[in-house]
Amino acid sequence: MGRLVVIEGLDGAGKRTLGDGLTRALEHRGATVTRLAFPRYGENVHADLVRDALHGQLGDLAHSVHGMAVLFALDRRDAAQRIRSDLVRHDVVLVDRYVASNAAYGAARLHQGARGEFVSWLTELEVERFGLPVPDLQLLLRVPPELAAARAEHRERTESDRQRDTFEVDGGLQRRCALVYEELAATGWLAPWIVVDGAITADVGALAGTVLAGHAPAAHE
Ligand SMILES: Nc1ncnc2c1ncn2[C@@H]1O[C@H](COP(=O)(O)OP(=O)(O)OP(=O)(O)O)[C@@H](O)[C@H]1O
Ligand SMILES: Cc1cn([C@H]2C[C@H](O)[C@@H](COP(=O)(O)O)O2)c(=O)[nH]c1=O
Repeated sequence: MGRLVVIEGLDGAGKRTLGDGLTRALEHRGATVTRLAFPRYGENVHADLVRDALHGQLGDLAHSVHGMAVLFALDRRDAAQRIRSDLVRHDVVLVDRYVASNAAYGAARLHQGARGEFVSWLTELEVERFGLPVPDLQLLLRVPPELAAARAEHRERTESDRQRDTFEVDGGLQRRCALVYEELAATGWLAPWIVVDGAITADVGALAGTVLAGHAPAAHE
């Protein structure tokens, strides 16, 4: 059975870039890796509704924290069976954003912490009600919000079709979200976490070793 490994962090933190490097390092060690990124824009109707809402095209829907969280969760629910099959066929299923993104952004939007009502509600929805596979490991790519924002702005300027959405341009939300992520990792919410310093180039070789070792690390390493 493969390992479900999740990369989490702020918008522009460098999750996709870390995912690319980690995939190469895992494959270099002989592991088979398959990747998935949420929301699955262009692949799932709920994800496409999320994109429309985040770009102001669905009226007041984006104002509803719980409504948005349900759309993100439904996209994942539709992918649950595929993830289970992928886990049978691959050593590592590497996912860019998963349930913790919903927890961190929703709680931050409501000015709550990781132990607040929203995170409990979300855990009940996605894990207990929707039965999503629980990750084996969650990697928090820690980047100061200002650096993540600068990277997201740079990407907006250099890549077409990468206009920042309403969450990405909200600096206060990103700062609160960074704090909730820290709490989720420190409390080992849902599964073990490793905090990766995203301000420097990550040692993906060492990280690949940890991912494949299969032991549950301490909440912070
Ligand atoms: N370690 C790094 N050092 C410098 N620049 C980086 C680093 N990692 C990523 N970047 C750059 O920052 C920008 C954002 O990176 P990336 O797309 O990987 O972030 P992301 O976390 O996946 O973003 P999002 O969640 O918004 O899709 C890109 O232009 C990328 O080249
Ligand atoms: C999967 C997921 C994402 N979010 C947030 C995080 C981002 O600000 C946006 C869109 O994601 P992208 O990586 O910029 O494409 O949505 C969330 O709140 N809940 C989720 O489950």
